[in-house]
Amino acid sequence: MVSREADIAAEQAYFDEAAEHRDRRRDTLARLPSAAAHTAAAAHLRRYADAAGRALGAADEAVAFGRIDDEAGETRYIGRHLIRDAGGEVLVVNWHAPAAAGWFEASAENPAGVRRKRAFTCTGNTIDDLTDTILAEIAEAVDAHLLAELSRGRTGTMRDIVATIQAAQFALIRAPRDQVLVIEGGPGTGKTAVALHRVSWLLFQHRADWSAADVLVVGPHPTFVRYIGQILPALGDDGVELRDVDRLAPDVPRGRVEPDEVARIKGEARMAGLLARALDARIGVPDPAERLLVGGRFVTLPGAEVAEALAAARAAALPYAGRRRLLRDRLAALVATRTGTDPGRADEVGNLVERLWPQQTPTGLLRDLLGSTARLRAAAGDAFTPAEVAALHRRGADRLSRETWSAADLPLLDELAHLVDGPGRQYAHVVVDEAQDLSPMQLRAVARRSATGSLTVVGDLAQSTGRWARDSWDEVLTHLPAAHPAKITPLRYGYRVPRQPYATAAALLPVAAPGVTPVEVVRDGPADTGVHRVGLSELAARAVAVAREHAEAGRFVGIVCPPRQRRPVEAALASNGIAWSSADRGELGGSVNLISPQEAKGLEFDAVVVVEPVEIVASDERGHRLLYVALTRTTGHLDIVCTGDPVPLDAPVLPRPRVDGETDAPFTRRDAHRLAAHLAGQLRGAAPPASWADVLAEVRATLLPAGAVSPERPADG
Ligand SMILES: Nc1ncnc2c1ncn2[C@@H]1O[C@H](COP(=O)(O)OP(=O)(O)OP(=O)(O)O)[C@@H](O)[C@H]1O
Repeated sequence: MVSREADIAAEQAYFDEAAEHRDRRRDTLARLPSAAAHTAAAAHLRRYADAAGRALGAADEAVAFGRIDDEAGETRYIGRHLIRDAGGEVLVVNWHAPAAAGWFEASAENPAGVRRKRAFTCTGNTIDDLTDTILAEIAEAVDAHLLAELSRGRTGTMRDIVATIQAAQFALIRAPRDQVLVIEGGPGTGKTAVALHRVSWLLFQHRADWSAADVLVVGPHPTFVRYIGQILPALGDDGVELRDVDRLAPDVPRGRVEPDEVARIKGEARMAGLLARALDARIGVPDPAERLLVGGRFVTLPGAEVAEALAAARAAALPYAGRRRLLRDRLAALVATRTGTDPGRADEVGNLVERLWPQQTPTGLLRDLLGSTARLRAAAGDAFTPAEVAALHRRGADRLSRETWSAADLPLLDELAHLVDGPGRQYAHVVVDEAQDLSPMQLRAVARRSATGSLTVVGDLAQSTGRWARDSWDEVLTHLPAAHPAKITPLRYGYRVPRQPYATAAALLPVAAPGVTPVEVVRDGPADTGVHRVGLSELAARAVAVAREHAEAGRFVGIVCPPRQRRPVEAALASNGIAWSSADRGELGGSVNLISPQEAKGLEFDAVVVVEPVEIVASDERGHRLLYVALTRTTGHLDIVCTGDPVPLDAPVLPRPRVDGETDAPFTRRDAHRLAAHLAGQLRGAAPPASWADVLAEVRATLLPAGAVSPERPADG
């Protein structure tokens, strides 16, 4: 029997030989440009050599991650990149090639002709270890190599999963391009990883007609985009455009804060109609006769003829700016028939065009619209109530250059840019991650960037929170292109979160997302969920102490903190001299990271400390889902630091949304009961029982100063 050492030595010899051929190829490519006959050819060759060099992968990368031996005795090495010897013989098959499919597809139930899978663990191109899986002998779907990979420590950037892609994931990666593929699944099922590997796969399969620049990946926020940014370059696919959803909009000053109910209205699809009508309303009406001074002569254009030119421009299937050019051409032609010469760029024709069809910019138009109740009312038509129109109205800055824009304004500006100038940059394939949270107007912004309707949509309804929290994919798909059929495909196995923390999180599912099936966890974690109940005054200090312990053990730590606890936690970090990275500054990667529950979406850490779950639940209309997100960010340890319930299942107490002008919804006895339970929980956590009577007396005195009339009792309900 061959010893393990001998096996490794034999494989290492193969790895060394393949690496030599790779180096030789790299040298040849580096010399290529100098062989060119002239500068243009040299530039062309340099571009070719660069691209071919990238396709070889990094110089110190292992040549292969696996090997398959089939039933017929044939052996194939699988790597990230193709390697040939000097005679053109393939030494390592790249993972996208059909010859590599067996590596991903073979399973105990369906060996697909594969007898043995051999996985290599390497440092650079040196083999540290190998694991053999004889397909006929394994009973488990999860192999040892995958488990080893899952328990590796995390950093601030996501890693590729090429070597351990699972069969169900592979099926989605290689699914045909001409569809809207919805990849859904619980936290940590690999949705994001699969979507990104799918991009690499599609780029390889369609390399004849697609390049990396033909693909756009849209993520929820800048930290997430940075987090996933290394995967495609590591797979050899440089140049894919990655953007957070807000960066789809024109580059304008941001940061305006506005009431939630206003943002909600602005996100709705009916805003598209309002904007189109507002733009249309800028088109003027001609006078009965238009008298122009052209080339020193007065020319009179009958109003009817001008109106006809205007109607033709209106009817053209062009964006606003294109139709404006059409109107100008038509009016110039009318002048020419009277003067016998083309008026060229005559000012007076230009002035008439400007009066009838004024030039527009998205920012100028939106500022004028939101700043005028009359314009809003006219554009709103029957689609908005007077209260909604009033909510949309705002005073603009005194100058357009001083205007700042809210997050909900951004898709409106994008929509207007599209209406005025037509489709901007479009892509052959668009991936949109965390799609379950996007507003209809944001989804329209994504949709218009797809040239053909080929999309990969990634998300999880159980993690759908915020203003647009959804319970069905139809609510998302209705705003996306319908040129191709949509297919919703689930991923079942949870690779990130181990058994113990997932059990803690899954207790929320019946409340957070009834009907959603929990993921099937593939491994045990290193510890049970730690629950640390403390008084309010100790909350931040304890959270920081727990985080520090994990950091000292070499773990990459995330503290998920609701907004109200952020300042105390920052202060506690500072007073303990702990350096931390903050996701709200777009950073991630220190050993301790501070993030809000919303920013936590899509991210992961070796150890997660969740601060005050009750507040996380109370901070969102779907607060239980937000807490579910927070609790499922760990690949190992989970700690909850709280004053009350670590996993609150009660309905959250939320401020009720109200649009200006609308009367308050009745505050029922049940509302009173919920609020009282919430306040009692806070009090219990914050103060010793002996002081409760004093605190309550003070609350009463604050709310009902001496002489004030006691408010009415709550209505029954
Ligand atoms: N086949 C695999 N091999 C190795 N690691 C994997 C595999 N599939 C998923 N993972 C790992 O599991 C973790 C979760 O993956 P990913 O972030 O893609 O999940 P997700 O479904 O998008 O999660 P969320 O819904 O929380 O955003 C990552 O660390 C990823 O590398």
